[in-house]
Amino acid sequence: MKPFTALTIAGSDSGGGAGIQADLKTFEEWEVYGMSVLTSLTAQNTTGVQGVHHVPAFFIETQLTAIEEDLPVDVIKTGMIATLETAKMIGTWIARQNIPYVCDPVMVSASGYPLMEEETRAALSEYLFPYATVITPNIPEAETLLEMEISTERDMEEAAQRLVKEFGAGGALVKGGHLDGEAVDVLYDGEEVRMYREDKILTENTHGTGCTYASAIAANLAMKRTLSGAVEQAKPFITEAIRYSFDIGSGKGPTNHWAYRKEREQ
Ligand SMILES: Nc1ncnc2c1ncn2[C@@H]1O[C@H](COP(=O)(O)OP(=O)(O)O)[C@@H](O)[C@H]1O
Ligand SMILES: Cc1ncc(COP(=O)(O)O)c(N)n1
Repeated sequence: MKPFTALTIAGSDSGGGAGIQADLKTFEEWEVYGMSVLTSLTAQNTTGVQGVHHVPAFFIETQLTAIEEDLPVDVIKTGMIATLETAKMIGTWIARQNIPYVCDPVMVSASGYPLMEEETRAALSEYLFPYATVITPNIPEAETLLEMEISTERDMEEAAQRLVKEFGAGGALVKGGHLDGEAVDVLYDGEEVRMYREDKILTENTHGTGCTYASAIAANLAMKRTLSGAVEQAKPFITEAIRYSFDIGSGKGPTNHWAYRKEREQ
């Protein structure tokens, strides 16, 4: 049997809620075979990030080559990419692959710790976005990328369109978890604007939501769904993962990757 496969290129979260750990757990839930290339190690738990150790660019490349020489990859997802050198090298590698690519432009952890160097932010549009099927910024990330304020759904719509038109990404999904009211995300796929709307769940346990959501979209692209079809599948997945999130640790607890499957099995 040959499974669908997904490769995440991201940082490790020792606490298991975000980063590579969230990505692999999510791929598993969608029955997509997961592979991982580590960009940085973080010493992290639900209260915050205690330290970061970057993997040297040459060794990230060694990991990518190991995969490229042996294993089939149906989709790529990137998360934490801290340094300019790494962003450039990864972008060059992704450009050669010619497969669907989900770029989550992780800048700052939910606890406020910077996960990307300042100079890397400005380079994302040059080195990574042009190869992305979709980029998935949250509101503060979209505001930084576009230097605009986003406070309404209309602003999100404008931001999604600008991200595609100005940065050359195939699509942009602006995530509205940071706005008051419902949990609304806006997708522009280069042709149409679509809204994905769910109730906002009252919880502090949202550690790793962005990583989990982007990985669920990637898994569905691996299964050959369209971009809008993939987001349609991933949105209820992330909502249930937040609804049944784990109340562990004394900070922001992690999302529950198996909640959506359990719900469907009933
Ligand atoms: N409390 C919540 N209840 C329901 N959905 C949420 C909640 N917080 C975030 N989401 C959803 O989770 C996903 C991740 O969103 P967001 O929090 O904006 O990104 P990030 O985790 O990257 O900061 C989006 O689909 C968003 O709408
Ligand atoms: C290694 C790593 N990658 C990504 C995130 C972002 O996740 P969150 O926004 O939930 O803090 C994180 N905290 N750590």
